Amino acid sequence: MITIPRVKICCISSVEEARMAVECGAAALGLVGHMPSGPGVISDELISTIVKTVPPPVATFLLTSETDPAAIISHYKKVHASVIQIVDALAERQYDTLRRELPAVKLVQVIHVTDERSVTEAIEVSKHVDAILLDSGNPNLAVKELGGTGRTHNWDLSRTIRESIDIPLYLAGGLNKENVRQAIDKVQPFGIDLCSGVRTSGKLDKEKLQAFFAAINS
Ligand SMILES: O=C(O)c1ccccc1N[C@@H]1O[C@H](COP(=O)(O)O)[C@@H](O)[C@H]1O
Repeated sequence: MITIPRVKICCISSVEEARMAVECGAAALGLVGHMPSGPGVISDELISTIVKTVPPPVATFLLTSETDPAAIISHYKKVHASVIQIVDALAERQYDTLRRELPAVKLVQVIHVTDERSVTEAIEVSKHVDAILLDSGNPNLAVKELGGTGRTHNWDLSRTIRESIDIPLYLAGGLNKENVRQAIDKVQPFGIDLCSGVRTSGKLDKEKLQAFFAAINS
């Protein structure tokens, strides 16, 4: 039997969007800090304001593009979300520093799934964090793509990663009401995460949100 995954709605850009996502069934909200590219970026001030309005037990994920532990800690201290989602590779895999300085904060590392090397990377990184999130960015571009691409990736590799690690796995990248059922059947993730698939002209769309939750629960 396949368990229905938790849903994280990302790119939340206002208190109203946060409320709408929670009312529709989101277990977690994504709040996108400064990024080199992507549609969901908001200010740290607004992230902090939104975080304060989110009721327990809904998780608030701060998406950070910082790669140095001190910069990640400094970013976190401006917003106090419940989870840090690191969307680029952490410098020298210094997770111990983050654990020591922020012992109560959960860490989620994004792996951008490109080829077999992503499997090796995910297995190694999974020893240090609380969850892995698979996305479809390209950190090797001159202007890095670190998420929010609206593209899917190779779900066979995602399935292999899910079977190879012992911690929860979130699947992201181009999910929408048309493909989410297939994605769940294929990867069987702990959680799913999306941004563009529930938006119209950049705004969270209640009808798309409801249709998305209906597709998951069908
Ligand atoms: O949305 C952004 O602006 C963004 C920028 C940089 C890193 C991550 C970003 N968003 C995350 O990307 C995934 C996938 O988005 P999509 O569903 O493919 O549009 C999304 O869940 C956010 O976590």
